Amino acid sequence: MNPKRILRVEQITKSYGKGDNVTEALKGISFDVLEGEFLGIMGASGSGKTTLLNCIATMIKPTSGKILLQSSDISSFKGTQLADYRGREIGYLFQEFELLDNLTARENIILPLSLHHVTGRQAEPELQELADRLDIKGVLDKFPAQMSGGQKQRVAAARALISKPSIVLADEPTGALDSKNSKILMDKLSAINKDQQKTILLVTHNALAASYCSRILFIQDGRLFHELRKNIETETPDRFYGRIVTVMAQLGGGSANVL
Ligand SMILES: Nc1ncnc2c1ncn2[C@@H]1O[C@H](COP(=O)(O)OP(=O)(O)OP(=O)(O)O)[C@@H](O)[C@H]1O
Repeated sequence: MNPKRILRVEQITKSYGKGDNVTEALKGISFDVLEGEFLGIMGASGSGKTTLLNCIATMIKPTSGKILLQSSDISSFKGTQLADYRGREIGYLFQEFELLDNLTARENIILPLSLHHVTGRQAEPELQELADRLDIKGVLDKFPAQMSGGQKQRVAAARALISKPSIVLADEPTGALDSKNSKILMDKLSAINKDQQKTILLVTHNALAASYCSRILFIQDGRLFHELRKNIETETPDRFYGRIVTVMAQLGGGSANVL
């Protein structure tokens, strides 16, 4: 059976500014996100990756085009429908963790649920399972200042996953981590993608992080430039990594971080 389509991005454009100061960040991008996919978005600095992710997250509105969840255009969502989309359909993982300093890891993780009137007690089984999977059981009662960067990002991952979103949007989640912690995070996200068929959309500069994806879209100057698909059955991670680095070299931009 063919996987279900979760999201359709249709001819999205986004311009910032006015008059002589217009920047066309996205110039007409279309693609589908399928259920269970680990989809990477790569491109040089300034190519439009974060703009694209933020349009999908409804943090900004596209100038034209549509983003369809099933058959509904998300830019038409208002009130409860918008809150439900943000709170239940998507989970967001940021580069800089964005944990609240005066809350413990446990409180940070369940914060999105409290906005939907789910109590800590109701969330406990899911919290324990995520803490186990992400290896953060030992830090649940610690504050962010008492945790390592790797632990903070895994707590942030638990927060993105606790509401069982249909799709996790991750914007450079390894950007503030060293290579050891990047690998730990990617191993765990990859296991969650495989075991739970969790759909993940990952924006990254990092070829090693991208090599965990099943498919990668490369963006250049606001347009789709290339697509790579991992051959899940026959391709070793090293070979996929090699193909990613080759496309990145063609993309240029000078900011490629291949570790
Ligand atoms: N709020 C804004 N106002 C004006 N221009 C913006 C704004 N946000 C982004 N841009 C511009 O839009 C373009 C795309 O930016 P975007 O942040 O989406 O790129 P990116 O690929 O995510 O870059 P990076 O990898 O450096 O994070 C860039 O030219 C950027 O300067």
